[in-house]
Amino acid sequence: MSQLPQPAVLWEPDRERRERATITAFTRWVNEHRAVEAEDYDALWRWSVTDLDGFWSAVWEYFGVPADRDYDQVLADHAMPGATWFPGAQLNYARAIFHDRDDDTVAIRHASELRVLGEWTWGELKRRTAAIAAGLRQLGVGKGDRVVAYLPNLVEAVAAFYACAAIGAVWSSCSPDFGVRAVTDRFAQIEPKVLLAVDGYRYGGKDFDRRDVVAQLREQLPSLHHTVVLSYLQDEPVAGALSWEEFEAAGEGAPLEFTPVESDHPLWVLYSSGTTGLPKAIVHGHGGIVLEQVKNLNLHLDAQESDRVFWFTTTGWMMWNFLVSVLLTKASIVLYDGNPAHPDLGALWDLAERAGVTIFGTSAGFLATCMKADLHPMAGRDLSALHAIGSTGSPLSPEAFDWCYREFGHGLWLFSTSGGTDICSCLVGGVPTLPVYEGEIQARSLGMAVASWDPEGNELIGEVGELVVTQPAPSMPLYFWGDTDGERLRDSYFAMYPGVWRHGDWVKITERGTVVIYGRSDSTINRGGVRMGTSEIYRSVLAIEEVTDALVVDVPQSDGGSRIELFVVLREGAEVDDELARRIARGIRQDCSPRHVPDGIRAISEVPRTLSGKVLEVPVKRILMGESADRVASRDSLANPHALDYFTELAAPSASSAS
Ligand SMILES: CC(=O)CC(=O)O
Repeated sequence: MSQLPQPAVLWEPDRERRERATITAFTRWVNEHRAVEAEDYDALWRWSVTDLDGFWSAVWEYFGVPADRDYDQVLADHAMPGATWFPGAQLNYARAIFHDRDDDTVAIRHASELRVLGEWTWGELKRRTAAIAAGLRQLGVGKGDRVVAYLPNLVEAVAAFYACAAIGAVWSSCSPDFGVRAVTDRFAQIEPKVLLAVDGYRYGGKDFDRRDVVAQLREQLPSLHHTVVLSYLQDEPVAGALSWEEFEAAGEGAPLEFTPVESDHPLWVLYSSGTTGLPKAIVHGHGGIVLEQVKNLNLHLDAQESDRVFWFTTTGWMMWNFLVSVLLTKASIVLYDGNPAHPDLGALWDLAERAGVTIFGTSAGFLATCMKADLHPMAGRDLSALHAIGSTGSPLSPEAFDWCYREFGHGLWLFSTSGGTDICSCLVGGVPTLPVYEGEIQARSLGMAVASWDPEGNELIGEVGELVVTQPAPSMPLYFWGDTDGERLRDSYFAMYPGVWRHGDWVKITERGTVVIYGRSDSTINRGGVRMGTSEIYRSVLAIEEVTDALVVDVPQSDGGSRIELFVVLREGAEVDDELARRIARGIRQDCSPRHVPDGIRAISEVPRTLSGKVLEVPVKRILMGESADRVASRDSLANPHALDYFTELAAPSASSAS
């Protein structure tokens, strides 16, 4: 066990901060109402992952989750996969969102590159959600039907999602910067009945007309009965599609009704890409998401009535689902659609000032960019309402922690958090009553039995190992859409340690209970939280005539960021010149997303493969991170072991400093 010096404490909640945290009141309540004596967070966490029934029933009861019928049991089956949560319950996510609201209070503040800051009260949100729900019903959408959205992070998208949930339909969204193939690879799997789309958007001051993409989606999604298009960029109708105005007008004046559904009725489908095959279509249920988000957003984010919570996200990242779930608490939310660095890096900080943001969420990459640009967000802005900054998407470097505290002072609660699409929440993250140590995540989340394991399944403290979850949690996937025998789900999380969830991150749990994440232990390319499988990138790159084979890796850098390195095998006579590099980048931008354009492209003579033909992505990534080839791969199992030599040379200090 390593005994490294303790990192600096950057924030320590004072007595007043601890007293006003919801987790403090919750802890007192469970001490009184459950057989537990939790004197500190560590004791509370240990109880929460040992007495699952006690903990999750406490969350349900303490936060008064509204239900049409109570559950018969908290957890009927503890086995993973297959755990069954809250059987017997009848509830609805949207009912929990709209429960006990004051029509005149602001629910959502929103802005974009095309729209100035506006706000919707709860009354407005309810009216628009009801109209969309009625509009969907009129289009023949009912319980279990899929509605897909190719929409930016606009207030209409939020209302449309709540409307879908209210009628028991299943929601799924992609951000409009995704190309046709990335979208059809996702949406076609779930055979949607209705597509809600945008005609275009503005990003970085440039207009992107998406009408041709929408037309192609309509062609390539044969299950679609209707398409509704929101005129957001231009004011022209789209042939053959219903306009958003007509669609909402058809349902105008309808009451907002909630279809009671079982706890495991699908709420949404999120996507996560692996190395082979189509992106995994991850299905989460109403009950599991309501309970997990009520816990996470009240106890960890500590979202309270006076809070205005902003998180920079698109509709293609699970942080959107997280953000819209903040309305399960008493706080309001702030949306933004556009380039966070346009017209300059002050854009989001300006929004924070104008919208009175109190909790500002972003990616570690954005904070690192602000730091590198030597930005001073407080200069010339009144950010006095801001009391917390949240960071996710990738590990936040110690330098970025220091930058935040230098810029915002030691009154700020800065928390880094990590989890992801698979559970649509945080496995580890912020706790408002614990100190913040430089470069570290504060703790494991309540109800998440997170540990670091070695390959033999021994628990590690103070050492890097595989991040595992040893007990079921309510927001784990119900199943993957189309994975009828559950094989892909078992393969994705339970192949390494049967019966135990292996998340695919490298993690260290310290002696103090804090957490450090060291990046993906698999080869998924994660950019600002948006995961793209290497297979998707290969499909794009291999469509280029000169490219015969390829390997792509996302290599963590010492500053907390990462570089996407693409290696291509080329036809004889071809070379990676500017023109080819541009074509490759354009292809990836269109087929996948602009975020996944490589930082470097190099020609290689052979892609290293196992005897069964699998590309050696993780070993190559580890070599580029400085490990020796012999440690990361057994040469006997490789078809062409010599192909690793190139990467060893590239990783040598002289080579990398030259590149
Ligand atoms: C909470 C998260 O884990 C976000 C992400 O990295 O995708």
